[in-house]
Amino acid sequence: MKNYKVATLTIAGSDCSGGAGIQADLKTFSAIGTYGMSVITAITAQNTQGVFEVEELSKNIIKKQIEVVFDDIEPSAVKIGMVSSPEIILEIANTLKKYDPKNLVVDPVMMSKSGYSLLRPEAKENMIKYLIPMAYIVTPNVPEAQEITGMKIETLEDMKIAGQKILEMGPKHVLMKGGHLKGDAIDVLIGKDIFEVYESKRLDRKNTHGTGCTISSSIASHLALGYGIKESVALSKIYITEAIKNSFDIGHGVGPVHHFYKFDKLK
Ligand SMILES: Nc1ncnc2c1ncn2[C@@H]1O[C@H](COP(=O)(O)OP(=O)(O)O)[C@@H](O)[C@H]1O
Ligand SMILES: Cc1ncc(COP(=O)(O)OP(=O)(O)O)c(N)n1
Repeated sequence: MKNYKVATLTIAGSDCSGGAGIQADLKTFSAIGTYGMSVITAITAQNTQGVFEVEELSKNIIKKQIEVVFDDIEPSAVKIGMVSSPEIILEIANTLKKYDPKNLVVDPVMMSKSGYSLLRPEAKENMIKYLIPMAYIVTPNVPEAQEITGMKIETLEDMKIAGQKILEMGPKHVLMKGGHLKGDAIDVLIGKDIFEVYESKRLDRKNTHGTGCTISSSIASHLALGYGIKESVALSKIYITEAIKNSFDIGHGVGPVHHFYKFDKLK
Protein backbone atom coordinates (compact mmCIF):
# COMPACT_ATOMS: atom_id res chain seq x y z
CA MET A 1 0.00 0.00 0.00
CA LYS A 2 1.68 3.22 -1.15
CA ASN A 3 0.14 6.67 -1.11
CA TYR A 4 2.42 9.58 -1.89
CA LYS A 5 -0.40 11.96 -0.99
CA VAL A 6 0.08 10.83 2.61
CA ALA A 7 2.75 13.06 4.11
CA THR A 8 5.14 12.16 6.92
CA LEU A 9 7.47 14.51 8.77
CA THR A 10 10.74 13.86 10.56
CA ILE A 11 12.16 16.28 13.13
CA ALA A 12 15.74 15.13 13.60
CA GLY A 13 19.46 15.67 13.02
CA SER A 14 21.29 15.36 9.71
CA ASP A 15 23.76 12.51 9.12
CA CYS A 16 25.94 13.58 6.17
CA SER A 17 26.92 9.93 5.52
CA GLY A 18 23.27 9.14 4.82
CA GLY A 19 22.79 6.11 7.09
CA ALA A 20 20.96 7.57 10.10
CA GLY A 21 19.09 10.72 11.11
CA ILE A 22 17.06 12.79 8.62
CA GLN A 23 18.57 10.97 5.64
CA ALA A 24 17.56 7.52 6.92
CA ASP A 25 14.10 8.82 7.79
CA LEU A 26 13.44 10.32 4.34
CA LYS A 27 14.70 7.17 2.60
CA THR A 28 12.42 5.05 4.78
CA PHE A 29 9.38 7.28 4.18
CA SER A 30 9.94 6.95 0.42
CA ALA A 31 10.61 3.22 0.55
CA ILE A 32 7.39 2.56 2.47
CA GLY A 33 5.51 4.89 0.15
CA THR A 34 4.73 8.17 1.90
CA TYR A 35 5.75 11.72 0.99
CA GLY A 36 8.60 12.68 3.30
CA MET A 37 9.30 16.10 4.81
CA SER A 38 12.03 17.14 7.25
CA VAL A 39 12.73 19.64 10.01
CA ILE A 40 16.45 19.67 10.78
CA THR A 41 17.43 20.18 14.43
CA ALA A 42 21.21 19.76 14.18
CA ILE A 43 23.93 19.03 11.66
CA THR A 44 26.25 16.19 12.55
CA ALA A 45 29.56 15.50 10.85
CA GLN A 46 29.55 11.69 10.92
CA ASN A 47 30.36 8.69 8.82
CA THR A 48 30.43 4.91 9.26
CA GLN A 49 33.31 5.30 11.73
CA GLY A 50 31.77 7.75 14.15
CA VAL A 51 30.37 11.18 14.91
CA PHE A 52 33.01 13.90 14.77
CA GLU A 53 31.15 17.16 15.35
CA VAL A 54 27.66 18.47 16.01
CA GLU A 55 26.16 21.91 15.48
CA GLU A 56 22.67 22.52 16.80
CA LEU A 57 20.34 24.82 14.86
CA SER A 58 18.69 27.73 16.65
CA LYS A 59 15.34 27.04 18.29
CA ASN A 60 13.89 29.84 16.16
CA ILE A 61 14.64 28.17 12.81
CA ILE A 62 13.47 24.80 14.17
CA LYS A 63 10.15 26.36 15.23
CA LYS A 64 9.79 28.16 11.88
CA GLN A 65 10.40 24.95 9.89
CA ILE A 66 7.68 23.14 11.88
CA GLU A 67 5.23 26.02 11.44
CA VAL A 68 5.63 26.40 7.68
CA VAL A 69 5.29 22.66 7.13
CA PHE A 70 2.12 22.34 9.25
CA ASP A 71 0.59 25.54 7.90
CA ASP A 72 0.82 24.12 4.37
CA ILE A 73 0.95 20.30 4.38
CA GLU A 74 -0.46 18.50 7.41
CA PRO A 75 1.56 15.35 8.06
CA SER A 76 -0.31 12.12 8.81
CA ALA A 77 2.53 11.08 11.12
CA VAL A 78 5.50 12.82 12.73
CA LYS A 79 8.71 11.17 13.86
CA ILE A 80 11.06 12.88 16.31
CA GLY A 81 14.72 11.79 16.46
CA MET A 82 17.82 13.69 17.64
CA VAL A 83 16.77 16.78 19.60
CA SER A 84 19.96 17.39 21.62
CA SER A 85 19.22 20.27 24.03
CA PRO A 86 16.61 21.16 26.70
CA GLU A 87 15.71 24.38 24.82
CA ILE A 88 15.21 22.58 21.49
CA ILE A 89 12.99 19.96 23.13
CA LEU A 90 10.82 22.59 24.80
CA GLU A 91 10.49 24.59 21.58
CA ILE A 92 9.48 21.49 19.58
CA ALA A 93 6.96 20.40 22.22
CA ASN A 94 5.38 23.87 22.45
CA THR A 95 5.23 24.32 18.67
CA LEU A 96 3.79 20.85 18.02
CA LYS A 97 1.12 21.33 20.70
CA LYS A 98 -0.47 24.05 18.54
CA TYR A 99 -1.02 21.50 15.75
CA ASP A 100 -1.94 18.41 17.80
CA PRO A 101 0.08 16.12 15.47
CA LYS A 102 -1.33 12.75 14.48
CA ASN A 103 0.68 9.59 15.12
CA LEU A 104 3.64 11.13 16.93
CA VAL A 105 6.56 8.66 17.05
CA VAL A 106 9.27 9.67 19.54
CA ASP A 107 12.62 7.92 19.13
CA PRO A 108 14.46 9.09 22.27
CA VAL A 109 17.87 9.23 20.56
CA MET A 110 20.66 9.56 23.13
CA MET A 111 23.83 8.04 21.75
CA SER A 112 25.18 6.88 18.38
CA LYS A 113 26.42 3.31 18.00
CA SER A 114 29.94 4.72 17.99
CA GLY A 115 29.35 6.14 21.49
CA TYR A 116 28.90 9.86 20.74
CA SER A 117 26.30 11.60 22.88
CA LEU A 118 23.53 13.06 20.69
CA LEU A 119 21.45 14.26 23.66
CA ARG A 120 23.03 16.57 26.20
CA PRO A 121 22.77 15.01 29.68
CA GLU A 122 20.77 18.01 30.96
CA ALA A 123 18.18 17.46 28.18
CA LYS A 124 17.02 14.07 29.47
CA GLU A 125 14.63 15.67 31.93
CA ASN A 126 12.81 17.66 29.23
CA MET A 127 12.60 14.59 27.01
CA ILE A 128 10.80 12.75 29.84
CA LYS A 129 8.68 15.74 30.87
CA TYR A 130 7.58 17.10 27.47
CA LEU A 131 8.16 14.74 24.54
CA ILE A 132 7.53 11.25 25.89
CA PRO A 133 4.05 12.08 27.29
CA MET A 134 2.95 13.52 23.90
CA ALA A 135 3.89 10.42 21.94
CA TYR A 136 1.59 7.94 20.29
CA ILE A 137 4.55 5.57 20.48
CA VAL A 138 8.04 5.85 22.03
CA THR A 139 10.78 3.57 20.66
CA PRO A 140 13.72 3.31 23.10
CA ASN A 141 16.60 0.88 22.69
CA VAL A 142 17.93 -0.79 25.85
CA PRO A 143 20.50 1.89 26.87
CA GLU A 144 17.89 4.63 26.30
CA ALA A 145 15.24 2.77 28.31
CA GLN A 146 17.80 2.34 31.12
CA GLU A 147 18.45 6.09 31.13
CA ILE A 148 14.73 6.91 31.10
CA THR A 149 13.72 4.47 33.85
CA GLY A 150 16.92 4.28 35.88
CA MET A 151 16.70 0.47 35.92
CA LYS A 152 19.17 -2.09 34.55
CA ILE A 153 17.80 -4.08 31.62
CA GLU A 154 19.34 -7.48 30.96
CA THR A 155 16.46 -9.81 30.15
CA LEU A 156 13.16 -9.88 28.28
CA GLU A 157 11.40 -9.64 31.65
CA ASP A 158 13.38 -6.45 32.44
CA MET A 159 12.32 -5.04 29.05
CA LYS A 160 8.67 -5.63 29.92
CA ILE A 161 9.01 -3.95 33.33
CA ALA A 162 10.90 -0.96 31.88
CA GLY A 163 8.36 -0.65 29.05
CA GLN A 164 5.52 -0.54 31.57
CA LYS A 165 7.35 2.17 33.56
CA ILE A 166 7.76 4.28 30.40
CA LEU A 167 4.09 3.74 29.51
CA GLU A 168 3.20 5.23 32.89
CA MET A 169 5.01 8.43 31.83
CA GLY A 170 2.14 9.13 29.43
CA PRO A 171 2.69 7.86 25.87
CA LYS A 172 0.02 5.64 24.31
CA HIS A 173 2.50 2.87 23.39
CA VAL A 174 6.10 1.87 24.00
CA LEU A 175 8.21 -0.26 21.68
CA MET A 176 11.13 -1.65 23.64
CA LYS A 177 13.79 -2.56 21.07
CA GLY A 178 15.99 -5.47 22.11
CA GLY A 179 18.82 -5.23 19.58
CA HIS A 180 21.37 -4.49 22.34
CA LEU A 181 20.60 -7.63 24.36
CA LYS A 182 22.25 -11.03 23.73
CA GLY A 183 20.41 -13.68 21.72
CA ASP A 184 17.68 -13.15 19.15
CA ALA A 185 16.49 -9.64 18.25
CA ILE A 186 13.30 -9.37 20.30
CA ASP A 187 11.20 -6.20 20.52
CA VAL A 188 8.21 -5.74 22.83
CA LEU A 189 5.19 -3.49 22.22
CA ILE A 190 3.33 -2.36 25.32
CA GLY A 191 0.12 -0.33 25.51
CA LYS A 192 -3.18 -0.33 27.34
CA ASP A 193 -4.38 -3.92 26.88
CA ILE A 194 -1.55 -4.51 24.39
CA PHE A 195 1.40 -6.75 24.91
CA GLU A 196 3.05 -8.06 21.72
CA VAL A 197 6.43 -9.68 21.18
CA TYR A 198 8.17 -9.35 17.80
CA GLU A 199 11.01 -11.78 17.33
CA SER A 200 13.60 -12.30 14.63
CA LYS A 201 16.85 -14.26 14.48
CA ARG A 202 19.89 -12.15 15.33
CA LEU A 203 21.62 -11.45 12.03
CA ASP A 204 25.37 -11.70 12.11
CA ARG A 205 25.94 -8.43 10.27
CA LYS A 206 28.51 -5.71 10.90
CA ASN A 207 26.62 -3.03 8.97
CA THR A 208 23.74 -1.82 11.15
CA HIS A 209 24.18 1.96 11.05
CA GLY A 210 20.76 3.62 11.29
CA THR A 211 18.64 0.73 12.57
CA GLY A 212 16.85 2.79 15.24
CA CYS A 213 16.06 5.73 12.94
CA THR A 214 14.86 3.36 10.25
CA ILE A 215 12.43 1.30 12.34
CA SER A 216 10.89 4.40 13.96
CA SER A 217 10.35 6.09 10.56
CA SER A 218 8.89 2.89 9.17
CA ILE A 219 6.41 2.78 12.07
CA ALA A 220 5.50 6.43 11.39
CA SER A 221 4.96 5.70 7.68
CA HIS A 222 2.78 2.68 8.34
CA LEU A 223 0.67 4.59 10.89
CA ALA A 224 0.30 7.42 8.35
CA LEU A 225 -0.93 4.93 5.77
CA GLY A 226 -3.64 3.82 8.15
CA TYR A 227 -2.27 0.59 9.60
CA GLY A 228 -3.01 -0.10 13.26
CA ILE A 229 -0.26 0.02 15.86
CA LYS A 230 0.37 -3.76 16.06
CA GLU A 231 0.47 -4.13 12.28
CA SER A 232 2.67 -1.03 11.87
CA VAL A 233 5.23 -2.50 14.27
CA ALA A 234 5.00 -5.99 12.72
CA LEU A 235 5.57 -4.64 9.19
CA SER A 236 8.38 -2.40 10.42
CA LYS A 237 10.11 -5.31 12.14
CA ILE A 238 10.07 -7.19 8.83
CA TYR A 239 11.32 -4.07 7.03
CA ILE A 240 14.27 -3.49 9.40
CA THR A 241 15.21 -7.17 9.38
CA GLU A 242 15.40 -7.19 5.56
CA ALA A 243 17.19 -3.82 5.53
CA ILE A 244 19.85 -5.28 7.87
CA LYS A 245 20.08 -8.52 5.84
CA ASN A 246 20.79 -6.44 2.72
CA SER A 247 22.94 -3.79 4.43
CA PHE A 248 25.79 -2.08 2.58
CA ASP A 249 29.41 -2.91 3.19
CA ILE A 250 30.58 0.62 2.44
CA GLY A 251 32.88 2.90 4.41
CA HIS A 252 35.52 1.78 6.88
CA GLY A 253 33.28 1.24 9.89
CA VAL A 254 29.67 0.23 10.50
CA GLY A 255 27.94 0.52 7.12
CA PRO A 256 24.28 1.53 6.65
CA VAL A 257 21.20 -0.65 6.29
CA HIS A 258 19.61 -0.86 2.83
CA HIS A 259 16.40 1.18 2.86
CA PHE A 260 15.46 0.30 -0.73
CA TYR A 261 16.25 -3.44 -0.71
CA LYS A 262 12.78 -4.15 -2.14
CA PHE A 263 13.61 -2.26 -5.32
CA ASP A 264 16.71 -4.44 -5.95
CA LYS A 265 14.36 -7.34 -6.58
CA LEU A 266 12.61 -5.40 -9.37
CA LYS A 267 15.79 -5.18 -11.48
N1 LIG B 1 21.82 -8.01 14.59
C1 LIG B 1 20.51 -7.82 14.44
N2 LIG B 1 19.75 -8.75 13.82
C2 LIG B 1 18.42 -8.58 13.64
N3 LIG B 1 17.75 -7.51 14.09
C3 LIG B 1 18.44 -6.55 14.74
C4 LIG B 1 19.84 -6.65 14.95
N4 LIG B 1 20.25 -5.53 15.62
C5 LIG B 1 19.15 -4.78 15.81
N5 LIG B 1 18.06 -5.39 15.30
C6 LIG B 1 16.70 -4.86 15.29
O1 LIG B 1 16.78 -3.53 14.79
C7 LIG B 1 15.88 -2.67 15.48
C8 LIG B 1 16.64 -1.56 16.21
O2 LIG B 1 17.37 -2.16 17.19
P1 LIG B 1 18.22 -1.63 18.42
O3 LIG B 1 19.64 -2.01 18.11
O4 LIG B 1 17.65 -2.23 19.65
O5 LIG B 1 18.01 -0.07 18.44
P2 LIG B 1 18.95 1.15 18.00
O6 LIG B 1 19.27 0.96 16.56
O7 LIG B 1 18.09 2.33 18.29
O8 LIG B 1 20.16 1.08 18.89
C9 LIG B 1 15.09 -3.61 16.42
O9 LIG B 1 13.95 -4.07 15.73
C10 LIG B 1 16.07 -4.75 16.68
O10 LIG B 1 15.41 -5.91 17.09
C1 LIG C 1 21.71 12.55 13.28
C2 LIG C 1 21.62 11.22 13.93
N1 LIG C 1 20.48 10.87 14.55
C3 LIG C 1 20.39 9.67 15.15
C4 LIG C 1 21.45 8.79 15.16
C5 LIG C 1 21.35 7.46 15.85
O1 LIG C 1 20.84 6.61 14.92
P1 LIG C 1 20.57 5.05 15.06
O2 LIG C 1 19.52 4.70 14.10
O3 LIG C 1 20.37 4.69 16.48
O4 LIG C 1 21.88 4.49 14.46
P2 LIG C 1 23.34 4.41 14.98
O5 LIG C 1 24.02 5.71 14.82
O6 LIG C 1 23.22 4.01 16.40
O7 LIG C 1 23.91 3.38 14.08
C6 LIG C 1 22.61 9.18 14.50
N2 LIG C 1 23.68 8.38 14.44
N3 LIG C 1 22.69 10.40 13.90
